[in-house]
Amino acid sequence: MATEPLLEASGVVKSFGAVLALRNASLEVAPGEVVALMGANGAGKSTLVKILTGAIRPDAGQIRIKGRDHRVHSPAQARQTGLVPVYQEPSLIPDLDVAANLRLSNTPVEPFLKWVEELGIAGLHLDEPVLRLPLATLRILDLARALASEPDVLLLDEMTAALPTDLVERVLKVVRQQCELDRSVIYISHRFSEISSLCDRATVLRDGETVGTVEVGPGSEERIVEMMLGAPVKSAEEIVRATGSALPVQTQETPRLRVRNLSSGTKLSDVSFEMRAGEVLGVVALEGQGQDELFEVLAGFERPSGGHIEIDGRDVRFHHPADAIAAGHVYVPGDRADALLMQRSVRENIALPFYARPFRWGNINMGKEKSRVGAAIERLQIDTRAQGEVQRLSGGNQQKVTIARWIAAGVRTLLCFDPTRGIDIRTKREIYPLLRELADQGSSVLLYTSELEEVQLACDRAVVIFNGRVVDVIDAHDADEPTLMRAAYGLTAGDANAKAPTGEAAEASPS
Ligand SMILES: Nc1ncnc2c1ncn2[C@@H]1O[C@H](COP(=O)(O)OP(=O)(O)OP(=O)(O)O)[C@@H](O)[C@H]1O
Repeated sequence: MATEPLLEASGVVKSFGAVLALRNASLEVAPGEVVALMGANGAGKSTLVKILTGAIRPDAGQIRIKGRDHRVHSPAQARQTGLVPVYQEPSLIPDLDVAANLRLSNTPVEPFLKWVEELGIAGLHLDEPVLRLPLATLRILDLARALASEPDVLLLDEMTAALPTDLVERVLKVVRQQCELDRSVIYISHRFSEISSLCDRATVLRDGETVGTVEVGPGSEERIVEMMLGAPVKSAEEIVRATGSALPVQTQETPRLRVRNLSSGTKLSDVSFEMRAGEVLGVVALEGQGQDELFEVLAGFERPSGGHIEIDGRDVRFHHPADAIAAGHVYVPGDRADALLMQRSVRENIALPFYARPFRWGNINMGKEKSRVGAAIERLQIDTRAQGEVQRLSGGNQQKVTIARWIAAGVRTLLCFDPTRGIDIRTKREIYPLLRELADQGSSVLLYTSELEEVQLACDRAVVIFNGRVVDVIDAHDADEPTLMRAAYGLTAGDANAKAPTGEAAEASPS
């Protein structure tokens, strides 16, 4: 780093009771630089960001801003000194509308709206209650709010984890623009493609300690992973080999799930597809193409406005999520806050389905429950140091709990909405074979993923949705990222202009 750092942290220590979250963390960022902050789930990244932006106090350590020692007492004070975060979880108050949230945080409305538009969200109404907005929109609003205050150092904690590809591109563009203005960005993500396209350097935390900083460039990914984990992870090729390719098509077999002409409001029209027992079926879509509505209908949260759902050849109607669960459909929602009992322990959260089904299972077999829960914790390498309350776990570890629950309980049909959000590379590469294993044992898995590479790593086929309709069904071995992207924009090979995209996707569509 040639120029003087804009922000420097060194020797930062933080404990939460018995948990030593940071033992010796350091970080530097210069003007105009994007520095990645990397580390496995629970390494201490969010804790460091919260300390730098005054949300929590460190036990020890120095913070220097523009060469001068600083004690950051509060988020308001951090903001005044130009340090503005977007935390890992949405921070707007759900019970208020957007306008009230802006007033509360003294955010200027005009610049906020300009950023919202620039970041690809069209038609936002300021009187919209926040709790009605999808997770991806909430993340964009958090970023727009941060940008409206023109920060010197923007700290983005897993900003893109809930975003589909088109919105990620918008975020990356805006981050690059910040750097052109000589502002700095600290960028946390588990997506290496973003790190290599955006970041100048990567500082790596391991078990609460900064173990080094790497110039980002060809070959740096392996170095970063080794520094993060102390060992290499399975390569994508190994995963594809282990998970195998598409299942043979067995047309006589009654599908586990058949969706016929399903519609929901204006967002989902006439969607039809089939999923067999033993299949992992991907769902690919850009932001707002109807994928949220599809999962809500299949999980019993919304009633469809038209069409049919068949399970094992029988028409079903869900009036309530409990009906879907009774029919064997379990849901891992995109927003983990919707799935977890935040004040209960890791074990209680994972064991939940055992208690929900006692009438079917007779007395709860405590021994069996304990050993299944233990095996799921082990399998997903859940950090249990703060296991007494799930809210004290790191974001990635919370996400693992939402999956572990169904690994422990067993499922017939698993509806997963972006289940690897915020999960580190090692565990992600454990989760793909695990989904395959569930399928091999006879379950079906419907997997919406915002990370297109996951289709080839985890799925047999992928259904592509555009403008609320299924526009393609692609076998996994043909589903490379360019093919999926074209289909997701409503284009088919050799047909670049045939289907004119409309709405938000049209704005984001490549020319
Ligand atoms: N309020 C808290 N009480 C107890 N432990 C906590 C609290 N906040 C964080 N921790 C613990 O501190 C450690 C570091 O957590 P942190 O959220 O900083 O990790 P992270 O690197 O951001 O992980 P991820 O990639 O999963 O988001 C974890 O073991 C976590 O359980």
